[in-house]
Amino acid sequence: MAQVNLAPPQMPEGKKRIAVMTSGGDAPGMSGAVRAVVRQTIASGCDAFAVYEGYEGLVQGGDMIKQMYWEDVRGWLSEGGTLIGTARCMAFKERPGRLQAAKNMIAKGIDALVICGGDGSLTGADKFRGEWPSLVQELVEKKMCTAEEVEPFKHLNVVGLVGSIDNDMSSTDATIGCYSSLQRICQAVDFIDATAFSHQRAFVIEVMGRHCGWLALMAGVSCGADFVFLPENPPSTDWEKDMCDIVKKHRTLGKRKTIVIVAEGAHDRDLNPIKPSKVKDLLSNEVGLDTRVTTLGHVQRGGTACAYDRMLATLQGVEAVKAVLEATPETPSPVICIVENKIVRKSLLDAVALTHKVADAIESKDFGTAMKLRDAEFTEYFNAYNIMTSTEKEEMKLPQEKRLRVGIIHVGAPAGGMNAATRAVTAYCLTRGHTPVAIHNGFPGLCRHHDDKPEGSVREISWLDAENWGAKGGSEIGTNRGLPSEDFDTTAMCFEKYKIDALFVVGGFEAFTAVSELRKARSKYDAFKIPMVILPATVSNNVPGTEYSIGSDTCLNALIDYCDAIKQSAAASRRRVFVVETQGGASGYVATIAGLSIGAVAVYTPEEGIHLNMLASDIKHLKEQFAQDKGQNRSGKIILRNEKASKTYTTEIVANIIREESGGRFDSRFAVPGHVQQGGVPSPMDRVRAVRFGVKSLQHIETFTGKSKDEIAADPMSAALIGVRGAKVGFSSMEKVETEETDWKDRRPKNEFWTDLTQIVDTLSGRKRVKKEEVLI
Ligand SMILES: Nc1ncnc2c1ncn2[C@@H]1O[C@H](COP(=O)(O)OP(=O)(O)OP(=O)(O)O)[C@@H](O)[C@H]1O
Ligand SMILES: O=P(O)(O)OC[C@H]1O[C@](O)(CO)[C@@H](O)[C@@H]1O
Ligand SMILES: [Mg+2]
Repeated sequence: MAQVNLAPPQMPEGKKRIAVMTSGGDAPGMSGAVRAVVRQTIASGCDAFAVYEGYEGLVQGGDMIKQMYWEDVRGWLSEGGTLIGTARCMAFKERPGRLQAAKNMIAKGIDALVICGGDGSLTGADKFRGEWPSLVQELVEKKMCTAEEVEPFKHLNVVGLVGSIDNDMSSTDATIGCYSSLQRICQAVDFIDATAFSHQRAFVIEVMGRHCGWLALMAGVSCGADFVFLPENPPSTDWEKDMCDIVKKHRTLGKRKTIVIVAEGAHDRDLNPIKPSKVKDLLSNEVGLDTRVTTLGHVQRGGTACAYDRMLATLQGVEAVKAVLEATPETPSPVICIVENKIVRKSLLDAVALTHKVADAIESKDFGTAMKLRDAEFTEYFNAYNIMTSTEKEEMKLPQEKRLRVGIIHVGAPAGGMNAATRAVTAYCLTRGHTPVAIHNGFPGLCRHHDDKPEGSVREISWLDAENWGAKGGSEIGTNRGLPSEDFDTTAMCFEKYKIDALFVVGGFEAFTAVSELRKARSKYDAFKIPMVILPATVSNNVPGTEYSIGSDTCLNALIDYCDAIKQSAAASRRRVFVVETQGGASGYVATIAGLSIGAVAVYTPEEGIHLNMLASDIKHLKEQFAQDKGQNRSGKIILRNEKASKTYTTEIVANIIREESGGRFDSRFAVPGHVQQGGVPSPMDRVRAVRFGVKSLQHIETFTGKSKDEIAADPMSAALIGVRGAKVGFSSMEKVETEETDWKDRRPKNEFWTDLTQIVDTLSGRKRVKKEEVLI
């Protein structure tokens, strides 16, 4: 998903010896990061090492620092926790421990260290780096090393990878592991939801995160919690009454269950801890609810990494090695971050300092600063969450003349997060005094069934209708691929008849086409001179103007679960290759990112196509790999083939060719997950982004209130698309995207941001890419 700098690694001088370690609480994705660092290091011609058991291993040295080979990390992407171990090491916090660590590193000839850990680990790394020259000097002074021995190690090359479930490091939007943990939490809360609903109970759920409220807030947003307690922004001084009022209001609106999420580090504005037991007592005694407390605990750290964490770990691991190879003695130590969709290097020193400032701000009760110092995304989510739980607060409503009837329509195939977006927009509309109007079953539903009795396809949505849609897959209001051009006249008539003042469209390439058609038809139909926003939602992630469509993350998760199961089968059968067919239309995005996330041998995309030389080369590569591991290796092999990668070389044919050409040395099967890729329950990432983008879309629509139809039509931003581009989330004018950025024939963006990532899949699987012209057979 993310962009990464792909310049080939430079080997400045000699062969580097790069060590990787994991530290602090384990986090899903850490093993994937180790795999990426080890393989990228070896692929760059350097030696890779792993430091076992975090800083403990560095302090103890000896066998705790081991050289790693290509095969050692096979299959690690699909493993939870960290396979090289982690620890919280007291000795490293003291200078003598760090001195010993420096000696051990020098003894092993390690000249660069990649540390994957949380704020504590990276604080330690930063301290170690800062002290390095004096540590080296002390080693010589104390005769622990000779001057000659330390000579090549004058500069310590440290790179940080942020791995922690807490997402508590400033400068990066996401830490490796936080979305997996969020997935565990949301799954648990969804389960609790069912029992809470059944008994009409309240549940107080405590989630991890130490002094950071990211997990609590995101769980609140994606699970539609009634109240959340965060350390960065404690509730008002009168929070007991506020919380009870909100819960009562939601009950009055008809809600049968109550979910309150408490971050483990939550406190009030005087820093007195807010404990779940206290919240429970309030809900029981003041609101009269049958209330239970659930502390999720370490289950939040368990399990395999979600797709996003695998991708993040892989891309960041690769980038870390590049940073090592490009570093000069003057280069400040970097930490590898992600900002929206872009992998970036930032200063480790600054990131650590900024992170400590958050803690300081909280400690000095300067909560405004604490919120500001978390990334921009955090505040946006917090605001979106607040708006959605403020229904019926008079002060939040717009004046009568600014209130709109907002049509909400789903177009195209279902995608995870469509319902979450609709729920968010409904709640937003109701808070602001707008009327959310669902247009059921897309444009054909509108034209054919608007007048049905007793209920037509145009229906106002109540808060309660949408309240539990957040966690639902598919499309509650129904989606359809039909376009407005099938019946412009009736579409325009309906917009007028049902007084649609603005349109919020959720869907993929068809939705994009639909908005394009409506925009172009404005010259003929006044009814279409209304603000329209499309929120891209498709498993294929092929909508121009954005690098991310909601639903694509759900799809990737469904696909990696499927591939993990297939891989297990392939591994158990030994010597077997599976060719798995992915969806994605004419875009190879899904295949490529899934390939990165499962460690595919190869990925076949429509952008590149399939040719005989490619197959021959890949079969040769497979033969070599199987010959090397002599059938001992338990990791299965997968090739991902996008459904439109080639008309001739179908998935089954590719599998058959591999089997035929293997000379009996290995076997091959094919598998087609098909619509399983639309996923069941939407992923938390799709859910939270649906909320954030949905709320932003409505705020964009509101900027047009008071404008005449012609003024609206004349403004290119009145038909807009919300999307992610590199490090930014924002709106693009449809006109511009349609005309400049769209490959209409292949229904994808002209420039796809991810195409270079196929190189990383190849590098990490050891595959050689051959050109069509390169004749092998
Ligand atoms: N100020 C420091 N100086 C030196 N080393 C430190 C410092 N802070 C932490 N460390 C080292 O990093 C280790 C891990 O730190 P910590 O327990 O805070 O976890 P973390 O990296 O923040 O991860 P998480 O919070 O996700 O568990 C510590 O046990 C210690 O060895
Ligand atoms: O696993 P331990 O050492 O009990 O630590 C628990 C802490 O670690 C984390 O899971 C990760 O930092 C925190 O959310 C939690 O406070
Ligand atoms: Mg920490």
